[in-house]
Parts: sequence; C-alpha cells; structure tokens
Amino acid sequence: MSSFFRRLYLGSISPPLVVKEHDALRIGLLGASNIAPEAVILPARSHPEVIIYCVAARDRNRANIYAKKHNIPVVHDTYDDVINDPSISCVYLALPNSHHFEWALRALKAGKHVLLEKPSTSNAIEAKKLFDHPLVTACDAPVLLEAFHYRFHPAWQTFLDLIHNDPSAGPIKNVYSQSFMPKGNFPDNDIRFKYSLAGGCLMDFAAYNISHVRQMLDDPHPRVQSVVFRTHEHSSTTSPVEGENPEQVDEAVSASYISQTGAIGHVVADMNSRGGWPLLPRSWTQNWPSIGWPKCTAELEEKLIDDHTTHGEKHLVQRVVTLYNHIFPHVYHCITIEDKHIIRLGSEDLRSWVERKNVKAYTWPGDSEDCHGMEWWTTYRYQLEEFVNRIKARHGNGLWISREDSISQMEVIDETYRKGDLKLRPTSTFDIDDGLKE
Ligand SMILES: NC(=O)C1=CN([C@@H]2O[C@H](COP(=O)(O)OP(=O)(O)OC[C@H]3O[C@@H](n4cnc5c(N)ncnc54)[C@H](OP(=O)(O)O)[C@@H]3O)[C@@H](O)[C@H]2O)C=CC1
Ligand SMILES: O=C1OC[C@@H](O)[C@H](O)[C@H]1O
Repeated sequence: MSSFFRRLYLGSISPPLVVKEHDALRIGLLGASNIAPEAVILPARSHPEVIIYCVAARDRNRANIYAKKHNIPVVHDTYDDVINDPSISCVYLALPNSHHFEWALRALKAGKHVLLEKPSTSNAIEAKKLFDHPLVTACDAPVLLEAFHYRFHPAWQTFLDLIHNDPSAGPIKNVYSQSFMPKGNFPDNDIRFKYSLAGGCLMDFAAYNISHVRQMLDDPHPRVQSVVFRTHEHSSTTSPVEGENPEQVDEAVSASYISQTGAIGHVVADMNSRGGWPLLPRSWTQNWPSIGWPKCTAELEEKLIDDHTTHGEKHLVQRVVTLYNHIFPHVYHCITIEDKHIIRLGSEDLRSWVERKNVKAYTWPGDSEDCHGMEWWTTYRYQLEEFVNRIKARHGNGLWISREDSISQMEVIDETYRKGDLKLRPTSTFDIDDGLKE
C-alpha cells in the first residue's frame, strides 16, 4: 500500500524538483487550462531539460493568478505573444478542440515544437491539412505530437506486447475498451458539451477508447459497424446558447468496429455516467452518478504452441488479457492474463486447464540510457520524456505517434459520427498560408 501512496504523491501531487540544465527547453502555455498542471507543469518539475516558462489566457488577471500558483515566471497578454516569445522553443496547446488546428499551425509557423492535446483537430479534414502541411512534413520542421499520453506508459506497451508479440498470443478475435466519468464531473457549460468547440464524447473520453481499439486490432482504420449515441440534449439542465447544439453533442457512445482480418472491436464510453447501481432498485438510482473501471480487454484466437507431443496431440492456448486503469496506470493498474490450455487430438479436447497471471509494469524492463523511467512517472511524464528526446534528436525508447496515425484516428472518429447520424465537428476556416480568416 505504501508504494501506492508514494506513486500517487510523487507522480500526481509533488514530483521532485530537479536542477535544470543550461540548455533546458522552455515551454509556453496557451491558455490557463485545467489539464496543463497534470499534463506538463508537474511532469516538468522532474525533467532536467524542461522549464515551463510562460502562459497567456484570454483574461490577463486569470493568467497572473495561474502563473503565481504554478510558479510560471512570465505572463503574456495574448496567445500570439506566447508563440512569438523568442525565449521559448515549445508550446503546449490545450485549448478547446476547435482551436487546435489554428493554434498548432500558428505555433509551428513561429518555429515552435508543439505538444498538442488530443484529439489533434476537430475532424479529419483539419487533421490532413495540419499533418500534411509542409510546416510539419519538411525535414527541418518542428516536432508536433498529439498528446495520447497513455501510449507512452510501460503498462500500455506491456499490454500490447502480451496480445501481439507473446509466444502464447494467437490472432486477435475481439477487443473491448470502456471509460466512464460520473455525471456532474463536467458542468453543463464545459467545453466538452459544446458543438461549436468540437465537443462530444468521441472527441474527449472515447477518443482514448477508439485509439485503444485501433491499436488492439492492429488496424489503424477499422470499419464502423454500428453506433449508438446518447446526446447531451437529454441531460442538459441549462438552456442551450447558440453553437452549443446539445442534440449534436454525444455524451455517451457505444460503437463496434471490424478490422481487415475480421476481428471485432467495441467501444463503450460515457462522460456523464449515471445509473446502473447494483442491488438497489433502478427507479432510485437511474440518476445517481456512477463509475466503472477504465479497462481494455482482448480475447485472442487459439494459438498452437506445441505440435510435437508424443501421440499426435496438439497443445493450444487461448488467451484473454485485460488492462485495468489505462487512465492513471502509475497510481495503480493491473494486467490480468488468462490462458486456457487445451490438449487436442483430432477434433477432441482431451484435457484443458486455465492459468492466470497478473502483471504490472510501472517501468521498462532493464533501465538504459534510451529507455528509462521511475515507478511513479505518470503517463504524462513518460510522454514528456519522449517529446524532449525527439526535439533533441535522441532515439529515446522509440515510442511515437506518427502523422499518419493521428490522421487515421480522426478519420475513424468522423466515420463513427457519420454512422451514428451526428454531424462532423465544424471545420475551421483558418488558413495559415494567407493568415486571413475567410
Ligand atoms: N491529455 C489529457 O489527459 C487531457 C486532455 N484534455 C484536452 O485538453 C484540452 C483542454 O481541456 P481542459 O484543460 O479540460 O479545458 P479547459 O476548460 O481548461 O479549457 C482550456 C482553455 O481553453 C481556453 N479557451 C479558449 N477559447 C475558449 C472558449 N471559447 N471557451 C472556453 N475556453 C476557451 C481557455 O483559455 P483561457 O485560459 O485563455 O481563458 C481555457 O483555459 C482539450 O483538447 C481536451 O481534450 C483535457 C483533459 C485531459
Ligand atoms: O483527456 C482526457 O482525459 C481525462 C478526462 O478526464 C478528460 O475528459 C479527457 O479530456
């Protein structure tokens, strides 16, 4: 238990503050966002090569308070002042999704590396324009990373290895990913519930689940088979203002996908989760906030592991692997492996037994210069490590999210909206090449 509190404290509350190197990268923040403390401000404390240097918010006073609270030395008047600050080389962009496209391009044009919050853009049209732009594709272009932080944690990569690369892993059969946020966690006026700001569950919580399913299926582009949305109009308690369009904002989604090999993926996500309490009558609990483990499960086909047993029997294994808590794996996670062993002769199963194992991965096996971490490092801290390695042209542990991957992710989100009869999130009219709003 004490290691649980240690990880929680060092990862999420007070990471050790290290001495900064003379050539540390300076990062500027666009917006006094809720997520920046967790995503970059705390992780930067323990990174010797990162300094959170400046911030701007729409309201200068708010930016001042934020800067004081988080020890950020410089406050600028505008987002433009941040990206044009010659003292910084990187920008952390955690504005509403609708602003990602424009501000990523503006920052790249100013020559800054960009750590861009997920989802990268409002839709696939924007994603292609952004990731295919010469400001990104040129060989000396700054670094641009869509911040799918969970992918940088050893727990996620260990889970993927167990389903794709392990000697007992057969082909993928079914995969499943779920996330829940209890009702009331996000207020009605949150950016997530506004269509004009490219809100929606698929753009927020479920973006992770879609990303999981794409990786678990090992198919960047699984086809959407079915979708059910619950839109925000049914639970919004305030009258919508223009642009919010709650009837277009999915607050919960259940969707299924099929990969090129015929494997099935399922996503269930709810960012206003309620009801479903066990033991109590439904009529009492249907409006009570509820939660569920963030988890991913992969069920694999049988794998022949030994064809040479004495009397012609075959030894097969059928595996099911589940990762609990892909969201905060540093605090606690568990990967359960259930291997059903079968001894088969012809079409008859002679014997079978189940072996269960739990695995945890807070660090990489075998610490090396390229591949290191601490038990308490959060997903964001691991991500920051690789972002800096890329900027400094170091190999690091080799994990990255490619341009193509970020585009495919938005294509799958768009296809899910289409299939579920919701509109795509609005496309920005910003054009970096003439710098004018149409
Ligand atoms: N990686 C992760 O774990 C997480 C990622 N995210 C992503 O980060 C981004 C920001 O999320 P979060 O920090 O929760 O959001 P916030 O509600 O904190 O909004 C972020 C910033 O957006 C700015 N903003 C600019 N225009 C508007 C507008 N019209 N209405 C409201 N805000 C505006 C505000 O800047 P100002 O301060 O200038 O007023 C605000 O600080 C999203 O893309 C989200 O998907 C969010 C949570 C977790
Ligand atoms: O990226 C995210 O991760 C954590 C969630 O709380 C949040 O809604 C989402 O934006």
